[in-house]
Formats: sequence, structure tokens, C-alpha cells
Amino acid sequence: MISPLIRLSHVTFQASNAQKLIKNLVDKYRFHPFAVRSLQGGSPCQVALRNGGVVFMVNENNLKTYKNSVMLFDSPLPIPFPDTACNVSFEVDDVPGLCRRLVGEGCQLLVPPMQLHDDFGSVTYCIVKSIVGNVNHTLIDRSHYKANFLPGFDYFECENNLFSSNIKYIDHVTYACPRGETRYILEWYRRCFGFQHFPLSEGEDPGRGFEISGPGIGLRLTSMACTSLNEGCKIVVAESLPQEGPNQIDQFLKHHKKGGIQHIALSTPCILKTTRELSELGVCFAKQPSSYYSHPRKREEIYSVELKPELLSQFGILLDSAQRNASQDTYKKFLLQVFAEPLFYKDSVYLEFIERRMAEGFGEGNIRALWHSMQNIQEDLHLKEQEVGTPTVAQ
Ligand SMILES: O=C(O)C(=O)Cc1ccc(O)cc1
Ligand SMILES: [Fe+2]
Repeated sequence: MISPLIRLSHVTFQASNAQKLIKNLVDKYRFHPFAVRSLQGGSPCQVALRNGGVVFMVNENNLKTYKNSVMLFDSPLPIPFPDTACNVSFEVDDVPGLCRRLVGEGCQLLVPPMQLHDDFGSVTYCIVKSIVGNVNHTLIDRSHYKANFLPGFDYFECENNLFSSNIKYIDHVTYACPRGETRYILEWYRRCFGFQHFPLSEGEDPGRGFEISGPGIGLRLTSMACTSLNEGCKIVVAESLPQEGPNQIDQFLKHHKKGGIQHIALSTPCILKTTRELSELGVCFAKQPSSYYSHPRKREEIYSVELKPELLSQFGILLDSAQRNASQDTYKKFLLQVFAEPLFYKDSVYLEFIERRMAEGFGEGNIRALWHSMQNIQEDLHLKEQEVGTPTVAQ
């Protein structure tokens, strides 16, 4: 099947304190607000922010905006709902045709095809409920629209950070889902949008995915890709496996019963530069035990891609390399990854930073280390919560 998806447009967050999230994204992650919609009284209810090729939209999640039902291009989740990322929006070129197909597949349309106009032209969109918990997809045809975002928004004057940004696009979005649901999720995305299973290991069975279990870890990870999608954002589905001790997928599901977006990975051309800059702005990154960088094999691996363990260790950056030397010359594929602190409270959505050097997959070593690093952040935040006596929200 030819996929109807052209590119990922933006990801929407629904936050009870939108101003706080916006401030966080601006002050710490160098996002620039560029478009806003306001309520009649003047207070903003939807703000779009950009960093490089990544656009986030933030919806105010409170009763006032909810009752007035003024969200455009989104269908707000019923209140009360935890602060979360709730909509992955794609550009498509035939909204009515796609809607007919989705309805034929039994999908629930939250908003049927609608056309909105302003001075810059018109946009047609619809909203489809996904098969994963609180996640919806807004599908947008922007081909008759000339401004930078969507009708109904006011634009801020200049947008000059496109060139200074260290973030290029969304590399993957990872869902946490209840046990046993991965196969249905893959099937839904295949039928509706033409995603294909993207094996994480050679010969991987799509029904089983990639399983890692052991002390402190129980994870089934299955990835899918859509080749038509510009910059190829993947969707990764994570479910828990039986294990001892706390499991971050189960923790997430305590707040998002039927699943949701657990993390969003942002692609950067230079993770060292990005993590240094962001940590100067106050972003905390998940730490790695020093043993990760002192292990002789890991040190050798790091040196072999011409990096230094001491540099990576400053920000807890993980390396996974597929050392397939085609000839004697160093043709090396590798990827570097790190999680930042959660955007809201400890079991909420995380941002990941990822630098790919010809490596398209996800390395087993990194998955395991990323898991433990997220577990460590959660334990630290849990301790802080106990000290303060209130749930910790990343400031
Ligand atoms: O490989 C990646 O990009 C991951 O992000 C792996 C991963 C997925 C889910 C987790 O809860 C922890 C780690
Ligand atoms: Fe990830």
C-alpha cells in the first residue's frame, strides 16, 4: 500500500499549565514560539513553537478552554487528564479520500474533513483517533496555504532560528502500551497509514519484537517505519515484560491507562554540542554510571569512532556502533543517544536526543542503557518528591 503520509507536521502537548511548558521549551530547549491563537479575552490557548525542523504545539488544558472548545486542529482530551503529548500530526495530500479509507477501516474520526481559511489561503484537515490510548492524529493538507503554520493563528514576526538550531527533525516517537497490544498497534498503522515493521534485530519476528529482560529490565520493543514519510520518523512501541522491580512502562500506564507517547526523539547533527548548550540552559540529562565509560570494551568502541569517553560521560551520552568494516578503512555506523528529564512529572513524556551516523536502527546496548538511565531519573525524582512531599515537575 502506498502511504498517504507526506511528512510529520507537529506534535501537540496538552498541559494544565501551558505557560510553564512553553517557558520550559523556550528557556531550556531553545524552541521559538512562532504562532499563537488566543481566546477572546486575549489569553493564548494554543501556541506553536519551533526548533529547527521540529514543531511542537502546546494546548492549554483547562476547563475554560475546554468548555469554549476553541482548540483548532486538535480534539482536546477530557479533563482531568494528565499533562501529556497527545497528537502526532501529519501532512497528507487528500484529506477527504484518506478519511473515506480510514472510516472503511473502522477508524473513529473525531473531526471529519474541515476546511479553514484565512488571508494566507486554506487548509483541509481531519482528526482520527489512533488505536493507542490518548493519541490522536490530525491529518492536514497544507498545499493551498502560504503561511508557516495554520489558519486562525497569528504569527510572530521573525523566525530566524532555523539556521542556528541544532535540532533537525523528529527521529522517532515511542508509545508505551499495555501488554499484548503491540501486534494490534502495528496492524493498525499498517492498514491505515502504510507503516511497515522495522526490525530492531536481524530476523526479528514482528509479533514478538525485540525482547530484553533481566534484572531490572523487562521490555518488548517493536519499531515501524513509513518510507514515504519525509525524514522517515519511526514509531516505536514499548510494552513491559514480567520482571522484578519497578518498570517504567507500567509506571507510565498508571497515568495513561491505555497507553500514550512516552518519549519523542529529536535528531541532532552534533549531540555533544547540543547537550552542552542545553545543559548550560539548565536541561538535566539522564546520567550513566561511570562504569559505562570505564569499561575497556566501551572505551575502545568510543575511541574507534574517534570520540572520547570523557566527553560523552559529561552528559551521559550512549554510543552504539555497528562495526561492519567493509574493507580495512573505517566505515563505521554508529548512533549516540541520551534522554533528557521528563517534561512534566516523573512518569510523563521525555525528550531524547539522537545523533545518527549512518546507523538507521536502534542498538541493543543503547536500549538497555537508555532503559536504566530512565529508571535512574525516575528514582531520583521519586526521592525528591518524597523530600518535598509533592509530585515533582521538571522546572
Ligand atoms: O532505542 C531507543 O531509542 C529507545 O528509546 C529505547 C527505549 C524505549 C523505551 C524505554 O522505556 C526505554 C528505552
Ligand atoms: Fe528512543
